[in-house]
Amino acid sequence: MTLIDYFASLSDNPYFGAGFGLFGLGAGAAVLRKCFQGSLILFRRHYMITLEVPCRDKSYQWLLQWITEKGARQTQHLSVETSFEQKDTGQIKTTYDFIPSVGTHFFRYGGTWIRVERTREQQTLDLHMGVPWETVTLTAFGRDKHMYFSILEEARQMALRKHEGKTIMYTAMGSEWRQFGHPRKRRPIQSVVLDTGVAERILYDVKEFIANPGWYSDRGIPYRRGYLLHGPPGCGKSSFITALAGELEFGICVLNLSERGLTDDRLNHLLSVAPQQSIILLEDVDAAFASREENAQVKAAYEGLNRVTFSGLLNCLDGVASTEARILFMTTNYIDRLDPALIRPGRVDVKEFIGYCSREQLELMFLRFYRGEESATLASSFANSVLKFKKPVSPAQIQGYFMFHKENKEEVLTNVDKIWTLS
Ligand SMILES: Nc1ncnc2c1ncn2[C@@H]1O[C@H](COP(=O)(O)OP(=O)(O)OP(=O)(O)O)[C@@H](O)[C@H]1O
Repeated sequence: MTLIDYFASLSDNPYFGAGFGLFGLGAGAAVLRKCFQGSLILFRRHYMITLEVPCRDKSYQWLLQWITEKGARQTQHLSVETSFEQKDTGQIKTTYDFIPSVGTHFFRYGGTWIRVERTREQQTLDLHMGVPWETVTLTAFGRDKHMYFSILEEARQMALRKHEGKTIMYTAMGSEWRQFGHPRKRRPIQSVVLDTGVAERILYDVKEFIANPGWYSDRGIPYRRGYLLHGPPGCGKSSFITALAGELEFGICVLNLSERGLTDDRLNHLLSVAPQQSIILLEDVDAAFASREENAQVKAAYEGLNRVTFSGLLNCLDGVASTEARILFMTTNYIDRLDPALIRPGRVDVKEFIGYCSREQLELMFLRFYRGEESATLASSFANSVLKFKKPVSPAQIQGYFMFHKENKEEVLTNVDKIWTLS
């Protein structure tokens, strides 16, 4: 505790006043005490700088972690935060992080002592999360607010480093996005084998979009881009989006449009507050509206259930909301069931069909799965044998079949007819 804090706490303390009373100073003491308190407040106002970070702020958790890591190592009051981490083997490891608990802590930063006060309101709840309202207040001598900028930036960088090589999934909770599960190990984009050129086209388009915000603002075009991946199940739509997010070092915000309680207003808000560097994913968009539009009765029933309306979704997609780059992906198995208004340019700028396996895909999947010198010739024989059946086959079916024969690649060529019976 610094000298000034010591005096400050004394001045807040009723016994301090009582002490004066004991020395017989009576009413004079009260006047003195007031003057002393007043000068301390003045001193604080002019020579101390305070930063208040409420729990709703994005920096809140980063800051607590940073304080633990960098500064308040000697602090005695800790609270635990349990998290899960995926190792390279895929195994999940549990880790325990200690963060400063409710109370007062001190640490030194760049030669300055900083007081950290973490407080929890007993009476106030964060209504969105249903948890007690908390605040962290940092107090330091001086007037240099740049010190706080660098602390916040260091805390952010440290949090980012922690998630290096990982993809964070977010889910909507109330009007906020919350991390869902543990950060997953990035899926390499080459591990999702799409037909020739498809992955490259999408990747090029997204990268170009991210690199050119100025192009959009110069022309007054909202800085957002919509993608629709459509095609049969098990062909890699979701896997590709996950791998793409990993490649771009983005997170993924998954929204289920059929969710009860997801109203037009909430959707609009969620789209505008999506975390920086994230892809918004609306999966199976056909399922949310197709049945609803079938007849007026069903439509009326759905609207009574507090769900997103079709016109609400269109407005949200058009909204000016975010100033950040907004990348939105939609997937569907049935593009013909989608209302043309939903997928018109401006709402969906790029449409890609992700279909059953082509010859190239069959060969490439074989080569990725079975390594070794003779694999090149076996890959082409495998593709020939599959195509002879003239039946559509999805990459998910091929993956399942390979898993079944993972130890013996020769057998893969003799049992090809089993591809369709295994799944
Ligand atoms: N093109 C692909 N390359 C590699 N693996 C794939 C590919 N397509 C699918 N898979 C594998 O099949 C499984 C299912 O794929 P995924 O969920 O991405 O398909 P989807 O097209 O999104 O299906 P749905 O339309 O049912 O959501 C995953 O385990 C994935 O690894």
